[in-house]
Amino acid sequence: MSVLEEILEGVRADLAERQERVSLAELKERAGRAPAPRDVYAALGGDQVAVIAEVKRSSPSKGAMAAIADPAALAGDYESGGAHVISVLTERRRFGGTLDDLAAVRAVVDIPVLRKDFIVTSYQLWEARAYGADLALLIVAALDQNALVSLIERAESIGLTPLVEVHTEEELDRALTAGAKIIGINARNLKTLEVDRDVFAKLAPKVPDGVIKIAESGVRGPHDLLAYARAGADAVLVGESLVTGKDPRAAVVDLVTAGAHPASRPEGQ
Ligand SMILES: O=P(O)(O)OC[C@@H](O)[C@@H](O)c1c[nH]c2ccccc12
Repeated sequence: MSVLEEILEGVRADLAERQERVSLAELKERAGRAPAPRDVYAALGGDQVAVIAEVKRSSPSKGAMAAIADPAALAGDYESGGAHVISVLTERRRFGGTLDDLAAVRAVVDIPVLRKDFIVTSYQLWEARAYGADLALLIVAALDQNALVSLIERAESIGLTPLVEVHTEEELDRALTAGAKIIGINARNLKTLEVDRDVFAKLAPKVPDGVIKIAESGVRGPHDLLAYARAGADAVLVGESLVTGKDPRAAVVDLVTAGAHPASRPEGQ
């Protein structure tokens, strides 16, 4: 079994347990009371390279990274450092996240918030909206084409912007065929957990104009942001280097500063 399949098995078990506790009707009612969705395209579509800063406690590749007792405080630091979007991992078993983290972050920041999880059913989209998310991650490798198309449509119909994640050219073709307008190119292969930062530069030229391109994973600092920027990234998604550093807010400031004028930076700095 690949790592992704193992993760999905756990996700489905946790999901079945939540579905027993909370009815879809209850979730829809909570979604109706959630704050209106933020304008994601305004946050990601500017001239700068946008920074998506992630609340991430652990991962299958690195194990425990940071305790993050107060996810809202961390997200507040990211926002005050200039982050454009906050990503909140809500997967419990491997990443140590919860939906309560999402709600806590939503309550303190004004910028858009992404629910980062392994979404396989529309129930999870309703959860995302009910807990205040503006975006939801859809991982092409975890979905067959029919499910991908219907989850994109459902997300949009309930006010969530889908961020569609790919790692190969075939997955990119599937994402574009399904109508994705925001593509995340993950340097990490979720089946093996290997990171290959060159994947972004290989796939980005195949993404049509008008589709937002996000470089995900492996950003250690401004140097990596600038390399992704030169390869065409509209945004970078950063977790580990922020949560394991001494000063997450200062690390975000450095990334945002580099992303503000990426073209004026000489190669390699
Ligand atoms: O911690 P990193 O290397 O900066 O990566 C962040 C983000 O890209 C990564 O958490 C991620 C990308 N796609 C995912 C899908 C599921 C879980 C996690 C992820």
